[in-house]
Amino acid sequence: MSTTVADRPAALSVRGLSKTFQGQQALRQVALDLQPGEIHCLLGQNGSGKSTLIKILAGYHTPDPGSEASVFGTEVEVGPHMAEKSGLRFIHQDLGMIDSLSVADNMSLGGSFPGRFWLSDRQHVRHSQAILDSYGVKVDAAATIGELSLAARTLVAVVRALHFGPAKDAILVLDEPTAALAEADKQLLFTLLREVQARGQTILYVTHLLQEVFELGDRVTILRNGSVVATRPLAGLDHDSLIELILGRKLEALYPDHEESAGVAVLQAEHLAGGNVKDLSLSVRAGEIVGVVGLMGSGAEDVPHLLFGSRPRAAGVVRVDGRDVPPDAPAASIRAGIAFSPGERKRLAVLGEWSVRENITLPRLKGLGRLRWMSRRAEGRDVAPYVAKYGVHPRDPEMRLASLSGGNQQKVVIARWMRSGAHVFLLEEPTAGVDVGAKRAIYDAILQAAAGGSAILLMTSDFDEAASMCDRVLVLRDGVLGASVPRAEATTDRLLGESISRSRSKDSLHV
Ligand SMILES: Nc1ncnc2c1ncn2[C@@H]1O[C@H](COP(=O)(O)OP(=O)(O)OP(=O)(O)O)[C@@H](O)[C@H]1O
Repeated sequence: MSTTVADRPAALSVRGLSKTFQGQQALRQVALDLQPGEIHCLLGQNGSGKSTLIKILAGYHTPDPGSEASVFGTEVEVGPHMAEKSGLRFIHQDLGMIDSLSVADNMSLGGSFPGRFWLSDRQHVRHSQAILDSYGVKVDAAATIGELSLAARTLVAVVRALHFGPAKDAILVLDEPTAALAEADKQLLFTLLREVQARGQTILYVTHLLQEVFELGDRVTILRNGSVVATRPLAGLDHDSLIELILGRKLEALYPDHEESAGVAVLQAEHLAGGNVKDLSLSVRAGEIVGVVGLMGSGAEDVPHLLFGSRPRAAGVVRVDGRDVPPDAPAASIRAGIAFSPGERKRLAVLGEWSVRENITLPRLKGLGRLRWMSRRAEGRDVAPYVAKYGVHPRDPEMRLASLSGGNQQKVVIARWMRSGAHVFLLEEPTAGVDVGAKRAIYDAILQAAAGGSAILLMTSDFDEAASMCDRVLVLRDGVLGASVPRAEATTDRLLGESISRSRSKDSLHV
């Protein structure tokens, strides 16, 4: 453990924090202490209240009356101005950057550098560059944000957050910052966060990824159903005890055992090109789970979209059951039996204003109820087992989807496609933002679909997931197939090694 200073008052201390949404209690009497200079991880199942807590700290939600807070021993009011007064800085998942502006301009967006009232463009770039350099971030301050890799943008966002405003005792709050980062890029962020910590600043880090918690964290606070169940140093915890604290029960194994039982080729692609993919041929057999991994920019992220038709196909043929699937036509892909669960849940996968029930029944509307007329009751009956199986919380299928936590929305998307009757599944980051308990339910569902003869393509940036779940993992490098790693040889290290061997993508070299 690094710089935790026990005799200083907490950098931030909140007590008695509760929040009720329309009669539903999201937080109950929560207490959180952040010691100066520590990396404090906030963990909990989907819907346990992490985002609600962060949003209260940010002043976005008003808590129920009765809460108290202090910053380095001085009382502050929990409310819209608390973040500003306590030096809290937030890195949200969308990073809040403007793509068309330069790094330097983005760094000064929304505020000026402390002590600098006016700078010429050149000085401004030079000054921003000096700040980035001082953190060891090798990004060109004159470059346009849109040209940078996501990893580089994340690093800029961190440095920017710390350089806003005067507070020298800043507290950085990161909400699942690695959700869309490739494995190797995560290490760049961790190096920066350790640098931030070495400067004595405090970090609150929200994640579902336990490896990250052990790699980075000093202490952890765990929420369950809106209450704090433990705040502990990580030094005294192991993986299993942490899972038990999160779930309130033991989890036998995260990844289920499975036998390989692949049949005939169901999904085939030949000389596929589009996005970052230059030339890729692949085949997924009935009952097979094929992984697709690669660094950002390798093309891995384009594969499910090209197969489904949600990104333009520049060349190549896609076949399902031997029949051609036309390019750029998602509706035709669905008719051919393909289900696609995209990673960009908010933008592509969910209808926030619709109910859970409507979101699940969306792709298979016909044939429910007599005369193909859908009664709401019949639909509700049909959906209930899916809500239960994937542990969607709250259980009420009539809830508006947008009011569910992020991970619970993801469970709804998976439930939708598992129910849809498709026999080819393209799953992009299916467990991103999903807690350990629900992950296992999703893995079980994937195996069940495979055992039922479906062909499954699993694109993931979680190499451990790829190594544990797939019969074969395709590693993309620079738009082509770099390696095809059979299950028996697939380990996280091997997949990472294959991803970065020979060439790293130009973009990632930026940092
Ligand atoms: N605006 C809202 N209206 C109604 N209920 C809400 C709202 N925001 C959150 N909730 C409810 O509060 C509870 C806590 O949700 P929250 O988003 O804080 O969970 P979380 O721990 O961040 O989950 P995840 O890991 O899935 O992001 C959930 O039951 C959720 O449905």
